[in-house]
Amino acid sequence: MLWSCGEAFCGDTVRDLMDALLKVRLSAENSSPPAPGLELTDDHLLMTVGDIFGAGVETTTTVLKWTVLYLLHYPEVQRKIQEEMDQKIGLARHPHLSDRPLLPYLEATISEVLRIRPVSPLLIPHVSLADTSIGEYSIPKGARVVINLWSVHHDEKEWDRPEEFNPGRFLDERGQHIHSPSPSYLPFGAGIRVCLGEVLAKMELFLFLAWVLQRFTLECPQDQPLPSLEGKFGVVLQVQKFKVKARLRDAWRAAS
Ligand code: HEM
Repeated sequence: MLWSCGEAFCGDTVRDLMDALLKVRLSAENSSPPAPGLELTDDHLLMTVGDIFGAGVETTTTVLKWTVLYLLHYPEVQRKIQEEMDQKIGLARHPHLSDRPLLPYLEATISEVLRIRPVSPLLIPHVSLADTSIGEYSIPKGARVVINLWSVHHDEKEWDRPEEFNPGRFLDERGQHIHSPSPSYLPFGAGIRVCLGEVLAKMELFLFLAWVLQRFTLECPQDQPLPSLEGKFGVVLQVQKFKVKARLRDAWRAAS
């Protein structure tokens, strides 16, 4: 893959992440005086692309599955998203990223899914680099620190009825999307090791859901019970397998 990308990359047009990395490598090689320590080896390139796939695919697809599952359980939430889309975007054009401010209820739904079913309920283990403290707890250098994000996102002191799926908690009194109504909301972690893909992931989630819900209503197949909302603990908090029926919306059929 690296070889064929290297062949195809001419140094002018950056089409994707691999091109961007190859461009940095080319400019480091051509810099005068040479920039020692800034070279990107083939290993660097391959590991970076591997990291992006590893950290970016399973996480985002899992959030999409949780969202679909919650929409099956809460059809009124799905209806509200579709009403908002019909009013603000209509059926004559596709949703764009620039429509995000127009669809606060969809944004709030994504935020609520990330709260109630955090992809990484224990984040990623961290190690303290120096003696330090968190609140009243002292943390010695070298200690392994595991953040219980599940408990942070389900803390009754911070969230009203935390077990309830309620996108409305991410809306202000004017119906605008609140990015973080409580400091106890860290679906992408925080600090120096915060998720590098947060912005990209939010764009992907928005576009995927907006496109699907503009055309389809998601339903539980008639012969199936409502699937379980309990997760399976793995690399990420996984959804148990379930079936979904995507029914073309009458409004979409009539408009096309
Ligand atoms: C909804 C989707 C995603 C969620 C919920 C998510 C969540 C997280 C979390 C919780 C962490 C650990 C933060 C910590 O330990 O403090 C993390 C790290 C990371 N994420 Fe994501 N992530 C998502 C999508 C992505 C995407 C799309 C990419 C890349 C394209 C990505 C790249 C990374 C990387 C590289 C790290 C490690 C950062 C570091 O250790 O410095 N993530 N993510």
